[in-house]
Amino acid sequence: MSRSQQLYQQACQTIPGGVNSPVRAFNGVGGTPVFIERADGSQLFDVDGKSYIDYVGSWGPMIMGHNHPAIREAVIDAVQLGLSYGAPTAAEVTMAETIRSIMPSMEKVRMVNSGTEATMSAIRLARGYTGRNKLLKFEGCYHGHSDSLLVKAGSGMLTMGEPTSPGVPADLAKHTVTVSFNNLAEVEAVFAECGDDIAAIIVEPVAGNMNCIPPAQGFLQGLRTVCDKYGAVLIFDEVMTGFRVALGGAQALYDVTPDLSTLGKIIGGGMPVGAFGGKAEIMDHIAPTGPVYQAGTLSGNPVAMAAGLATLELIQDPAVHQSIADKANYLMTGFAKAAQQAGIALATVTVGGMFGYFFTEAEQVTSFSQATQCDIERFKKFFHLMLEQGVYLAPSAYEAGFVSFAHTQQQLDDTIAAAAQAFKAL
Ligand SMILES: Cc1ncc(COP(=O)(O)O)c(C=O)c1O
Ligand SMILES: NCC(=O)CCC(=O)O
Repeated sequence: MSRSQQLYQQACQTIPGGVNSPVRAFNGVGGTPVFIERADGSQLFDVDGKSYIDYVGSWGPMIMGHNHPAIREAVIDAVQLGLSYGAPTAAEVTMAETIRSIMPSMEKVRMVNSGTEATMSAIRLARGYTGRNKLLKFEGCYHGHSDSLLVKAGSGMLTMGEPTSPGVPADLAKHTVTVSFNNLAEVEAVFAECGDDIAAIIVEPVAGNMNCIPPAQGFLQGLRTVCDKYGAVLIFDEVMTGFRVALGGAQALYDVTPDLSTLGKIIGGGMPVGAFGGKAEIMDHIAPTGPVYQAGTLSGNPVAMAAGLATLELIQDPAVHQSIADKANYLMTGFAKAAQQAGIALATVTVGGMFGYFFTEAEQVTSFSQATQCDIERFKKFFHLMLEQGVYLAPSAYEAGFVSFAHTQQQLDDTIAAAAQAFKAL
């Protein structure tokens, strides 16, 4: 038995499913997870001494690669000054100003500890601000695990067989209306029926929790128009896409301005951080300025702010986003060519430093139903063939992939060569 397998068995005795977050458990691909000892640049090193080229990047934060010296140094410097104060710091002001300078729609920003907290707080604010209860979300979009948003959710929920979690009271879930991503007509129909009761639309502007599905032409703008017409709050959940599909996120890439945005992953540089923000007029409804309560013992934690600020400083070099977009594109072009040569039907997509590949005859995947009709058995086999060859891809067909600034040309070529072998063996 490998050390990873031993640790997994041991973990299962005291940790549910052996993991602290379900998607790590390999339920979506079978087998047992690899336990990691350390990571550097674009590589993971497991407890058995094997290395992997990593395309998960801690599920998004590691845009500069693992263990980046500038981020590590910033964290070490911050640690010397104490771990947490429960009182405001200059770093939090710098963080809010930095976020606003990169994403001007975030006129005011509140820091939290995860993407889940960011979206949970944003929808509470939208409900408190509008005095309405209903939310509109899209099937297959994942916004973290708060009750109102675990309804027909993506990511790990899609591999569980039941996309709405038990434990979410039906009385609460009934306020979350779900419609099809990229289908504006469905959105308009729901609003025509009960638009005056809808507090907010929340959307992943590029869906990254049902594989990777870009917004159809005009879809995001259409959501903006509907929200304006009915006085609903438009929330872009940019936890994944923020600083990833472009420096300014999907709102910059597609030139659509939401009322509120949620952030996570990259703004923490690998530390547990999230944020929500947007129009000052709405944000001022949050306590202590306004009545909508939201709080956090460790929110704006100085060590986390240091990691996040160091990351945001590095990624403001335009070379970073050019590089990750080029690398993602090179990788997916290589996958597509290798698949074609092996006679395997594959659709690929990239948006900035985010990518997706689908085992399907379709040329493009634009909807949740198409994404879930792909050949999952083929994906599972492919995943393991790649893992054996030292390539660590997301262990589920319903996750986007990520490249970092640290990936080298050689690693991309090695990954494509491994994929070519895998496609031939499918
Ligand atoms: C779009 C999106 N929103 C929210 C979340 C939740 O973030 P976290 O896992 O940090 O709670 C995630 C990822 O998990 C995500 O991809
Ligand atoms: N795309 C899915 C995630 O980023 C979530 C990771 C997790 O829940 O562990």
